[in-house]
Amino acid sequence: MIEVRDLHKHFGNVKAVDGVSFIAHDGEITGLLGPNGAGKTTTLRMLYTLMRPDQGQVLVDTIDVARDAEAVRRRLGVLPDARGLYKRLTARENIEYFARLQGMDEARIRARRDQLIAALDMADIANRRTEGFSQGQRVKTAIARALVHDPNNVILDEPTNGLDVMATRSMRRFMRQLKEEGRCVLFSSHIMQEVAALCDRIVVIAHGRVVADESPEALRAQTGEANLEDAFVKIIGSEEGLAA
Ligand SMILES: Nc1ncnc2c1ncn2[C@@H]1O[C@H](COP(=O)(O)OP(=O)(O)OP(=O)(O)O)[C@@H](O)[C@H]1O
Repeated sequence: MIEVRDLHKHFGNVKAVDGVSFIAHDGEITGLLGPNGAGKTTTLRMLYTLMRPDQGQVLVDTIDVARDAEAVRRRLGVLPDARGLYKRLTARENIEYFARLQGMDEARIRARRDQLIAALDMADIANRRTEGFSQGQRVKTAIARALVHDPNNVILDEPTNGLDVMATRSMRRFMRQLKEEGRCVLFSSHIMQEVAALCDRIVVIAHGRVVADESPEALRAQTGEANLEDAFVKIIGSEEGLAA
């Protein structure tokens, strides 16, 4: 479970995150939806300990990030916005390297690596150097690497960005599988169809603030709009920066 309480972060005069609070539960997919520049990536960076908030608290499985960032990192699998693979290493080696950094023993590394390569359908690319990988191949490798230590909480920054229709569908299937396994799945998107298709809970962010935090059904009911897309536009107050 990931709990965010009154997070703030500014860059100069820009209030990127301006009092964000929400809870992402285990066994659910929570979507952070907002237009470009809304503060999604900045929020996620503070959650996965890359950036320190100006104010506010983040708890992962009730552990305070400010108190024990190491323990939090062990419980998190992160697909960052910059996928950052080692291009001289093969996909398999990228996964193994991260597993070793997590302190896993060799038998467990092998088992988990093979499990993820199968689950993400990446047997055909596993032994290729990641240099020259397509967008989809890079995302798969980065996700396998992020999940190698079997974390309870999974944070994905725009996981389907740049993926084609087939790769997007397989990513959604994989995210549902993570949910079925009881994990807490939190992802960001500016694509309404994506959150509508996947989420148990939608946290809508605009101008660094949470403007709605509901199930897709409640969001429709609250805005009186049968169509989720119309509901989003109504909540955000403009269509700017949102993709259908
Ligand atoms: N390192 C930084 N330095 C200066 N400004 C920043 C920095 N990071 C983010 N910002 C600003 O903070 C605001 C929120 O940015 P953020 O990347 O969190 O938005 P986002 O919701 O993830 O947008 P997108 O959908 O375009 O990725 C923007 O105005 C952005 O320009």
